[in-house]
Amino acid sequence: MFTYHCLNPIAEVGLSRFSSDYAHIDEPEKAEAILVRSASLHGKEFGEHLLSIARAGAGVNNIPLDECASKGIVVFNTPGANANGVKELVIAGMLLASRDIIGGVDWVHDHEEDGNIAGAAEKAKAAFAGREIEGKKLGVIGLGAIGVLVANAATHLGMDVYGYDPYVSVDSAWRLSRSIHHATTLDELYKECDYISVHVPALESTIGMIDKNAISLMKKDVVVLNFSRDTLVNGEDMVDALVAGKVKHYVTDFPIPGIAGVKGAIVIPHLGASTEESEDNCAKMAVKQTIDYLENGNIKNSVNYPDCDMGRRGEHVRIALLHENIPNMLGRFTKILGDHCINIADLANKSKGGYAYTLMDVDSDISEEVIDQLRSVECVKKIRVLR
Ligand SMILES: NC(=O)c1ccc[n+]([C@@H]2O[C@H](COP(=O)([O-])OP(=O)(O)OC[C@H]3O[C@@H](n4cnc5c(N)ncnc54)[C@H](O)[C@@H]3O)[C@@H](O)[C@H]2O)c1
Ligand SMILES: O=C(O)CC[C@@H](O)C(=O)O
Repeated sequence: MFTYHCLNPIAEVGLSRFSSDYAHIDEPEKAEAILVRSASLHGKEFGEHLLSIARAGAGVNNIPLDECASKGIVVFNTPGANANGVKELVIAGMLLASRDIIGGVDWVHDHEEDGNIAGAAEKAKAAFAGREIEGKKLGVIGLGAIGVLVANAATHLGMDVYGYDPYVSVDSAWRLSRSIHHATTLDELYKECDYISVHVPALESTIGMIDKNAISLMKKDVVVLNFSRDTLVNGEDMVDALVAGKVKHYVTDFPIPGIAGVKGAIVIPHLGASTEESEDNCAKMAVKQTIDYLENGNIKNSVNYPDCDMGRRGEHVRIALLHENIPNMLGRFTKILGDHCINIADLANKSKGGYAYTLMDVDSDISEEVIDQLRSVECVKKIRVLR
């Protein structure tokens, strides 16, 4: 029996994949698996039984990844599972920033009792006129799951699209429309584009990237869209740029104090992934990865340990070791098993940054003494024996 706890509501279509071998428990500190969306885990205590945290979503800045890795807790996310939901809201954001749909709808709401509302609307509507996005230049920063979809969709709407991503994956490059211009510097993208949409994770290197210096390079009346994380944009600098009329609209999915009331700000309450489809996709992927890790020791889409897949466990006893990525770990593990005449039937050893993972299928069961010896190898973070 495995135990899990959900720190945020997770779609039932995902949770229903847990068999009767799994029990939902109310105490996170006793769970072996945690499922989470945006709840912050920084500064929280982790229970001694915790094996994995699955983020039903893309951004993992709410989870202390290094601390988890050092405690042998594998953190997963669900790449691409909510990308279409975000893409659609970004397109909506561009349209809201181009046509004064919000102002117009508010006007109608305010005049709903007016018996002559149709005639009054014809006189009032000039105040809500806008511009079209066709033919305008869009700069997309970050060409991952979301950025590629936004860039491609914008080309279909007739926009001239510039993409910037020095770390673009081969998969993303294959999916990107050939008509998208490759911006080799951010400065080029800032200077050229009428709309700029940011789709990068919140990292030390990206936090605050849209600041007064970046904004100073942008065109007057630029529209900046941020559906990634609040911290990517310097809030004070953006407010100054809106007040000064340099930025026409700042469309963001992240309310921060003092921005919603500023003229030109269009602030949405983090709705990018709030669609039935995205929530279902994320929940299904998060639960599937959790089950495969708990039952088979396989790791897929981890952000702090390497991916590693030896298939279903079958008849063998499987030993799973999370450890630091340093020389001779494998040599030490295999020596311990050899000294106890335990034959290794299959083995995988993968690394990612400072951490590594070793999976071994062995032909006979192993004793507590052998488990203790493996556990006490220096730099082993966690050992599991799957029988
Ligand atoms: N609003 C929402 O509800 C919502 C939903 C999903 C994701 N997000 C946010 O959007 C971000 C992107 O999501 P995704 O699914 O596209 O992630 P992704 O990992 O598929 O793509 C991120 C891309 O950013 C690129 N990148 C990293 N650093 C960069 C830099 N300095 N300059 C340019 N590119 C850089 C990477 O190479 C990668 O291609 C997430 O990290 C998350 O913070 C928000
Ligand atoms: O779970 C959500 O609603 C938001 C998720 C989103 O911010 C993400 O990074 O995937």
